[in-house]
Amino acid sequence: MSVPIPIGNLFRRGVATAYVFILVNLKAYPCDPIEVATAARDVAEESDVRIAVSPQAADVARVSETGVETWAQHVDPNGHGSHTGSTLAESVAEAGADGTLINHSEKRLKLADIDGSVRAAERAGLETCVCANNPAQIGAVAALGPDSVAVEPPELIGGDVSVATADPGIVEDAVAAAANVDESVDVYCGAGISSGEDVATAGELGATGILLASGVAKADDPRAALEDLVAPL
Ligand SMILES: O=C(CO)COP(=O)(O)O
Repeated sequence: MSVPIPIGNLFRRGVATAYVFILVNLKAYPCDPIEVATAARDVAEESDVRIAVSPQAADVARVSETGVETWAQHVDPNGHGSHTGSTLAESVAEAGADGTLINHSEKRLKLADIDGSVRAAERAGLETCVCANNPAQIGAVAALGPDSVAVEPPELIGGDVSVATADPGIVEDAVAAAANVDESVDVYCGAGISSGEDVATAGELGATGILLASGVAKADDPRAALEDLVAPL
């Protein structure tokens, strides 16, 4: 887990940007996961910004083979056993995943299942990021001890306006809510983020990472979109 230093402070200090994390969620969009993965790998190397790609579970292995940091979009709470149709944390880890989202707004879980999925991911050696709609939920899921949490207001997901611009208070309140429970939990934000300016604004509000999807997965040129995201860092 990284020490949360706002991106604005990093600008002022002129230090490396290794604390910033950009996680590109491909959802079930009809993009080429390998094109996005190779672009993300290259832009991460060139910029020294941590960038990961979260493809469909069936694409984890081939995305991981590109060398990009790879995250699953979800894992179920169960371990090995009679659980037909489940996404087993051990299997996505074996396929090459480094981490997993849990409780994305489009894959909501009950609190007990979020807890179970975090434990399953930990057993499999996966880094965890638990998503939540608002600061109150951020506090609740931070108490489950994930590596990170991400606040994503559902009404802004897939839109043109960044959460950091449309609702800066929700990011600041999420950072405070998580710190109130466990200061070691990183806080990311997402929804409507598509530019480097959006990333920098989110950092100034205290987020140490960004979740985004359509800004890259739906872009005509995913590499150019990623280069724009890291430009101010
Ligand atoms: O849900 C998101 C990332 O997990 C955000 O999606 P958009 O970047 O398309 O708003």
